[in-house]
This record gives sequence, C-alpha cells and structure tokens, in this order.
Amino acid sequence: MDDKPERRIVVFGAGYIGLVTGACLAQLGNQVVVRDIDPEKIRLLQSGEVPIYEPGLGELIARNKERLTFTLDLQQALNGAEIAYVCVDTPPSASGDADLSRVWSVVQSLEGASYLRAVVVKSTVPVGTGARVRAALDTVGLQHVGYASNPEFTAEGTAVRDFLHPDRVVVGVSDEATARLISELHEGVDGPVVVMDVRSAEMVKLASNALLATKISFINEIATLCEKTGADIEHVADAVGLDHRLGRHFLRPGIGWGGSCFPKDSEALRQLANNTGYHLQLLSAVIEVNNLQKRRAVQKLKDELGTLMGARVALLGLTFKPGTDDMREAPSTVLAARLLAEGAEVSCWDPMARPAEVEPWTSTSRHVSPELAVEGADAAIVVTEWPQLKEVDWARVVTAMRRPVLYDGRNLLDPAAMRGLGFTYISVGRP
Ligand SMILES: NC(=O)C1=CN([C@@H]2O[C@H](COP(=O)(O)OP(=O)(O)OC[C@H]3O[C@@H](n4cnc5c(N)ncnc54)[C@H](O)[C@@H]3O)[C@@H](O)[C@H]2O)C=CC1
Ligand SMILES: O=C(O)[C@H]1O[C@H](OP(=O)(O)OP(=O)(O)OC[C@H]2O[C@@H](n3ccc(=O)[nH]c3=O)[C@H](O)[C@@H]2O)[C@H](O)[C@@H](O)[C@@H]1O
Repeated sequence: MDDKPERRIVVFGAGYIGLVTGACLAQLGNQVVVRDIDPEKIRLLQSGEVPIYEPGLGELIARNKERLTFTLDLQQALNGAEIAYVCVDTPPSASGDADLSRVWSVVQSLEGASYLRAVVVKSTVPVGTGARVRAALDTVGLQHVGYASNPEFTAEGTAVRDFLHPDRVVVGVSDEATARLISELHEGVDGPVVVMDVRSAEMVKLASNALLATKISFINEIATLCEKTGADIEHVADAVGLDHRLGRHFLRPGIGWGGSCFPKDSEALRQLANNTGYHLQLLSAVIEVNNLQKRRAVQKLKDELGTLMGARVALLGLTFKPGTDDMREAPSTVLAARLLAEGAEVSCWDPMARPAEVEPWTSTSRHVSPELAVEGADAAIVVTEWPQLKEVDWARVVTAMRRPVLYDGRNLLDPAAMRGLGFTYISVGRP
C-alpha cells in the first residue's frame, strides 16, 4: 500500500454511500473531496458532525480529516480531480424505474474537468446505464475519460467494515487502463476485485439484492405454512441453513424486508425486465409476499382484538432494521398507515429514527422508552429487533397494558416466557 500513488478523488453525494466511500478512500491514502448539493449536510460535515448514523463513520472521518473535505462548490470539488465517484440517490420514479436525474446532473457537471481520468458509478442503476453515461461523457468532451461501474454491496450498520473487508469488489469496465486504475485504488481493501464488462457489473448488483430479498420472502412463506401446520420456523431455518449450499444468512423470518434498497431495487429490476418484454414471475411473487407480510400482522391483531377501531397499538422500533436511523420503506411506515386507516391510535418508540420522519403520522405519539409507548395499549408490535427490547421488564409491561397482546414481528422474544407472563403472544412461524 505504501508505494500506491495518492489519487485526487471527488465523490458526488454525501449520503450513506458517498460518505462511507469518501472516508474509506481517504483511509486508503487518497485526497478526497465529497460534494453535495444539500447545504445543511455540508454545513454539518464541515463543522465535524456526521448527518447520518453509521457505526464507525464519524471516527473514520475524524481520523482522515487531513485528506477528506466537504464542499457545496462544484469548481472546488473538480479542481485537480482524477477520479469522480457518483454516489447520488437513484430513487424510484412514478413508473417504478430508477430515477436517474441526479446521475445525469452529475455527469453534465463534469464538463471541462481537465484532470479527470475516470468516472465511476457506485449508485445502483439499471443495466445499460453505463453505456448511456459513456455517450453523455463523449458529448461533453470527455471521450478520453474512462468509465467504470463499481456497484456497492455494503449494508447499513456495517458499511465501513463491509467496504474495507468486502466479499468482492465488482468492477465493470470496457478498457484495460480503467480496470487497472480502479483495481489499484482497491489495494488495501481486504477482498477480491472481480473485473467484467459494464452491463454484467450492473446486473450483479440488481441480481444480488433480488436474491437476498427472495431468500427472505421464501422463508416468510415457509413460516406462514409452519403456522398452519404446527412446525417451528426457527428449527426449520436453522436446519435448512446448515446445508452449506443454502446457508443460514437471510433466512430470518419476520414482518418483511424494507429499507432504501430492497424495495426500490427489486421493483426497478422487475420494471427493467418488463421494459424488455419479459415478466420476472419469481421476483413479482417475492415482492407480493413481502407486501402481504405486513398486512398479515395487522390482520392478526384484528383477529385478536375484534376491531382496531379505537384500539391503541404500540409500534416498538421504527427504522427498517436496528443499527441505523434510516426510515426509508421501513415496515413501520406501512403498519402505521394501515393501523390509522383501521381507526387505531398509534404510539411508538425508536431509539434512532429522526423526528421529522415520524411527524407525518399526525396521530402518532412517540415515547422515550418502550415501556411508556405500551402503557395503556391494547396491543404492541415488535417491528425492529433493537437489542434494547430484550432488556425491557416485560413482567411490568404486561400489567401496564390495557390488553396484553404482543405481536413479535422479529421473533425476538421467547414464546414460552412471554406466555408465562400472561401475554397473548404471536410471532412469525412459531407455535
Ligand atoms: N444506502 C445503502 O446502504 C446503499 C445504497 N446503494 C445505492 O447508492 C446510491 C446512494 O444511496 P444513499 O447513499 O443511500 O443515498 P442518500 O440519499 O443517503 O444520499 C444521496 C446524496 O446525494 C446527494 N445529491 C443528489 N444530487 C446530487 C448532485 N447533483 N451532486 C451531489 N450530490 C447530490 C443528495 O443530496 C444526498 O445527500 C443509491 O443508488 C443506492 O441505491 C447501494 C448499496 C447500499
Ligand atoms: O443495496 C443496498 O442498499 C444494500 O441492501 C441490503 O442492505 P440493507 O438494506 O442495509 O439491509 P439488510 O441487512 O440487507 O436488511 C434489509 C431488510 O431485510 C430484512 N431482513 C434481513 C435479513 C433476514 O434474514 N430477514 C429480514 O427480514 C431486514 O430487517 C431489513 O428490513 C444488502 O444487504 C446490501 O448488500 C446492499 O448493498
């Protein structure tokens, strides 16, 4: 790593991916400028604060402050930059296809960047985007600049570790020089660099997320069948997962997958197929199973309580998984909307969700502890498996609730112990 040249890199986007990419590339010995168009994010970063919660990120940024700067200013960002990383968001558009407007805006802004040798897209994009970016670069006079697709596989909550110790780094290129440049940038990263053509690299990303989502929806369907047949999904998943060809990862049954990526990327892949005239039947079912999983939870409470009209239901955990403050497409958002539509009153607790993202549920009251959120409730749902929920004094909670109905959407708690305390305890796929 010592004789590796120090590169000047500009990263576009100071979000979950851009910040981790920028900080890790600085840690690997490069000079990095992260550029965003959100003045508040840049203000926070310039004053030493990190606008998102990602374990280890704040420390990494602080450790590399000599090599890592943040700016709103495009010219300052491009000044001397040899490599431009595109890490902007690619949210779903009204048609379900990925909205690439932010990617195009970055590509247009590169015109005149005279030191540039390569543009690298890390944002998740439809297959074929690279060819369009290549054409756009040619149009703005950057024919000599190489192009690489370098999709990101990090998960929120473990992103810094995932970046520096990945299972693989995928690099899609069409020329040798760019392949060498991007491979060299990854010296010091503890994982194999796999080089391929651009379209295949773009497909690896979408296929990986779709397969992970498929595993979860599959185990959730088997869990439903366990409920109907008296089998226990935890035994089933453990023993199925012991087959090394199948593995235990992503066989955790629950209330459904959410987050900023599985929902949007599975829909984008489905639409990508539709655009070619091919219907991805399996993936469509995977998405449908996931949608049903959240509705089934509400129906189960309805079965228990008779009606949800006027009932008070506590949501325990709001973020799409523990270890993050990210609420994008979190199952809690669907549960809250469904409960409110049924006429229930919703209370909630989460240690990390940002207040602004909970505010839209106008009739929701947020509490500082799970104990306060469930007080006087007719039912509670464990939505996110925050470790704090393991520490709750459930013996006290059972007496504080109006009706002690507990739906454990993450199979976090012990069924026998909870029933022993007097809860009407329902979990996913367990007797
Ligand atoms: N969040 C995650 O764990 C993962 C995300 N990805 C992909 O990475 C991409 C980025 O995702 P996140 O970081 O989560 O998004 P994010 O929404 O957290 O961050 C995107 C940032 O880009 C900024 N931005 C928008 N237009 C810009 C422009 N023209 N110039 C500079 N900055 C601009 C936004 O202001 C925002 O701060 C998406 O395509 C996502 O699918 C891939 C793997 C994991
Ligand atoms: O493209 C992305 O953005 C990222 O999407 C996921 O990462 P992330 O969304 O951070 O979170 P995961 O840990 O994968 O969890 C996603 C959802 O699936 C749920 N899940 C996960 C695993 C499981 O066994 N069961 C299950 O219900 C989680 O609760 C969560 O709602 C992938 O794991 C990353 O590899 C990928 O880079």
